[in-house]
Amino acid sequence: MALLAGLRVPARSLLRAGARLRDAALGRWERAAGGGGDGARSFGSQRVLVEPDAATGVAVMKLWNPPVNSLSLDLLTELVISLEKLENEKTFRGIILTSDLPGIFSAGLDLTEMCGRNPAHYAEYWKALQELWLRLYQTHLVVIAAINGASPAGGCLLALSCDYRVLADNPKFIIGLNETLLGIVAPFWFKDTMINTIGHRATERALQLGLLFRPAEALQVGVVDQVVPEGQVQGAALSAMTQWLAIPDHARQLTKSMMRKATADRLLTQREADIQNFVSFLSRDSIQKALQVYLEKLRQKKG
Ligand SMILES: CCCC/C=C\CC(=O)SCCNC(=O)CCNC(=O)[C@H](O)C(C)(C)COP(=O)(O)OP(=O)(O)OC[C@H]1O[C@@H](n2cnc3c(N)ncnc32)[C@H](O)[C@@H]1OP(=O)(O)O
Repeated sequence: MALLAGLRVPARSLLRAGARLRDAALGRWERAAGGGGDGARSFGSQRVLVEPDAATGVAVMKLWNPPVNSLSLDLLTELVISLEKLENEKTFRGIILTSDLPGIFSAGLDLTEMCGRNPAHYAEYWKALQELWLRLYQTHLVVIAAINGASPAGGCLLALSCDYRVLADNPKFIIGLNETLLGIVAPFWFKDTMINTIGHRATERALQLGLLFRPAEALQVGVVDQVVPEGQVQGAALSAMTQWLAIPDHARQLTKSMMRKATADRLLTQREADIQNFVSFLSRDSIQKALQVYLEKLRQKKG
């Protein structure tokens, strides 16, 4: 709780009010001055700020969906649009994906999109998530995750879909695919993405136990490539980017495609079935109950 003019106001309400004010002030991130170097203007949408630097060919993409950057339908859609825009600009070769919210990279899928809605909504939501993953996983751009906060479940998937991961060293910044803890199952393409990063055995253990790794463990198991002191994440990500961009684009891009195509194709060939699976799984009473109990626990946590 925070004290405001003698009233006891929950700190989170203040954060939200501040967030709304900032949103209004920035007018959907259209800043006249622009944040990028070399005269490039910041662009983006309400929930995704893109700071392009035309001189280096690197854009910093910041997630901003308070309170926890959950992957709502809107955020997923805005991310796909921003990514597509950068892919279509010849100037850009790399993206640093990070969060504009203190202490949170992304809380993963938005549980409110998965609870108490109708099957058509679940289908639309899942399709949007597939779309983002397919684009991020296969983009010809170098994408480096500067993970400056907690990154469970879908947040971890986002990071795993990048080419390289730098995590800030704070024990609260946990990362992993913890779906089983919620009584749900990580889809095969989440599992495949993790296997491609840390191998089969480590993934099996992580997925069955729903492990959320602290920075040192995440580094040890290979979920992240580098752990750096808080405050140095973006700098470290930019340094890593220099190394990745020193490689001729065509060779690196063909290699990336060669490494990732089979995994992406596996989803592409059964996209519709995957949506139907998700919808029928989510429509079960037992799953709805489990998700509601989990969401309720999250809401009561602060009480
Ligand atoms: C077949 C199905 C396949 C599904 C595949 C993927 C699964 C997912 O991605 S499901 C999402 C899994 N995510 C999680 O388990 C993370 C849950 N959240 C947390 O652990 C914490 O919120 C977190 C560590 C991210 C941040 O902690 P705090 O800073 O302490 O914040 P609070 O916990 O107090 O949360 C604030 C506020 O946000 C709401 N919240 C949190 N996570 C989500 C979410 N994923 N979706 C929607 N809303 C979320 C939380 O309920 C609080 O709300 P209010 O009480 O209304 O303020």
